[in-house]
Amino acid sequence: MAALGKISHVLFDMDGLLLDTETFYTVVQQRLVARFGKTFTWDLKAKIMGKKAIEAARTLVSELDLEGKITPEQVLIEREEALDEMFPTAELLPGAERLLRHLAACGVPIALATSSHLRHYTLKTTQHGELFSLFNHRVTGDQISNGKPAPDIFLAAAGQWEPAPDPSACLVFEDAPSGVAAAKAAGMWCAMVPDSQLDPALHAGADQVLTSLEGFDPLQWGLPPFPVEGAAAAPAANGAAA
Ligand SMILES: O=P(O)(O)OC[C@H](O)CO
Ligand SMILES: [Mg+2]
Repeated sequence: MAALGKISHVLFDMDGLLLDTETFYTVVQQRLVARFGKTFTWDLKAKIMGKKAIEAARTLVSELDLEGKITPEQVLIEREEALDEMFPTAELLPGAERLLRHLAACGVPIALATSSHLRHYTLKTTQHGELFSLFNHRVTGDQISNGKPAPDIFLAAAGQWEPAPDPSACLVFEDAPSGVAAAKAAGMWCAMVPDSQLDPALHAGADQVLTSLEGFDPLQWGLPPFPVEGAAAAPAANGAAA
């Protein structure tokens, strides 16, 4: 297949891309809005996923006409206890660990850019500290003013590398429409790994759409290929068996 772009730096979203945490938000918010006789649909989920917490809560309240019944701030308070219990159980999504370890082992610069604020990031990565330590740096939602779909978080993350790469040499992995829009607004390439329940019309804008990170081929982006399974290890410099 033809190369898609020549990438030197890779930026990762977290929720719904590396960690299976979007389901937690869905379950908790379904329960919360049901109290008001409302349904938390995938149509609504698509509008709020990937955004900073308060911006997501504002959209939820306005889209469901809940003004006067609950404020965005109360939404965050009410969902917090359940989320705090769920987050430390977060599991990696397929292909995430292999890709991160591969890029890190090859010396490809990698950074995390998540709309999650630092406290949630810490809870979600409870079981994955060593893997997430492979990132050169991370930017969390509380560190930027304008959340996705604004480009700020990806520009801030890329700006922490020295020298900072040109956006056209950066590849962003995202699961959310707001995240894809942010990556493209930053002038970067974007590979989207959407939930299968997301309306395919919302894949528009992504440069590549994958069903799972397992299907990612680094070569298409000029990145080092995965080692061939079962291939003999490279001989040691002195010719002895490794
Ligand atoms: O997908 P992330 O990592 O930017 O975080 C998103 C929010 O925390 C929830 O949609
Ligand atoms: Mg996400």
